Amino acid sequence: MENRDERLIGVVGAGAWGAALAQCAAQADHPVVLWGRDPARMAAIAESRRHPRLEGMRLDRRVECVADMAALAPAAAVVLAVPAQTLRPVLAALAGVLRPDAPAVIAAKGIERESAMTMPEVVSDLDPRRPVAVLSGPTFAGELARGLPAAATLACRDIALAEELAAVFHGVNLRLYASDDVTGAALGGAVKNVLAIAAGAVIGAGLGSNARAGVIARGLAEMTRLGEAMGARTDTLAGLSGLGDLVLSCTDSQSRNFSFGHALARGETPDGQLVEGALTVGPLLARAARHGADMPIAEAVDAVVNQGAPLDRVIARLLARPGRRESTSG
Ligand SMILES: NC(=O)c1ccc[n+]([C@@H]2O[C@H](COP(=O)([O-])OP(=O)(O)OC[C@H]3O[C@@H](n4cnc5c(N)ncnc54)[C@H](O)[C@@H]3O)[C@@H](O)[C@H]2O)c1
Ligand SMILES: O=P(O)(O)OC[C@H](O)CO
Repeated sequence: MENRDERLIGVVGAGAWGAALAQCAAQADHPVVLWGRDPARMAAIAESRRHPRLEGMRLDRRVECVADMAALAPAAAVVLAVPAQTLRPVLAALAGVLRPDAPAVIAAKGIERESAMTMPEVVSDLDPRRPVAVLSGPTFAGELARGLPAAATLACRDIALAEELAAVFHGVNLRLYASDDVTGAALGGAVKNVLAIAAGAVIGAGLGSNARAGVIARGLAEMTRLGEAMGARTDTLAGLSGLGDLVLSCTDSQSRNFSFGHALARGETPDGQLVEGALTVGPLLARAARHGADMPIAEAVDAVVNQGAPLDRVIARLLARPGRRESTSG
């Protein structure tokens, strides 16, 4: 961060995404403190310079692995890369530790279960004066960690700060686009996870590529309808953090949300990995109801995931919806 005294970046959450982003910042020549809650695991990563979920990545020597939150105190900016439902308690535990002026760069994708808040709303609810940014886009951590190219959005209401933060992670294989649409960037990542479950279910049930393309296009209409009601911009939702991530997650079995939907449709037991869409679909629908936004595909996901409705009946109900003109508003 060129305009600040220090270049130290804190990363909270040492899962696949936290470690991959720590690596990006280090490769852009920033010293990084990577915090994880498990001391033995952090010691093992520090010693081996390997991350169990990022095959082929040798962790940059500029990344310091810690299990003590106090090490995050001097960081000029802090990335929040824990699962969405744990963001509030983790940030609460950091109260009094972080510099008050250190921007929170949210890398988690979801809507909070209890409050139906987006991730930036959760941060502002807890810590109203902290600058908030969102880093989101079509980025599988494993690909990024292997040095493959990717592009994503870095959104902050203060566009100059968005540009400054984008430069922290911008490197040889990650290209970040600055935006001032925090709501749009946060919402796209949360909604795409729900829609990826639907796409996985469609493919798992053998319904074909036409049906999946329908889910992607009408899913984007749902995302846009809610986004507009919440003040997001349509160009954000049609960009990297919206459509870009939606396409990625609906078309590739590297997506845990897609794989979860696929397994459900085939009657298989999901593999137990983090599935943000399954946790977000309930609060997403609560939020949509508050804004008067119709989200039939998200409702179908909720019916299957949370209410045990049979997939074939849910799909039949979706297809039987009355005909309408093609637009995002209906
Ligand atoms: N993996 C990706 O490709 C990717 C890409 C973009 C965004 N994301 C988002 O990043 C977030 C994290 O995903 P991930 O892939 O790193 O998951 P992960 O399962 O690899 O890691 C999650 C980490 O969070 C830690 N954690 C869980 N609960 C915690 C708590 N209460 N306190 C502290 N730490 C806790 C776990 O120990 C684990 O290390 C998710 O919201 C996900 O949607 C992931
Ligand atoms: O594995 P998923 O479905 O959580 O997706 C990971 C990232 O969000 C893709 O951009």
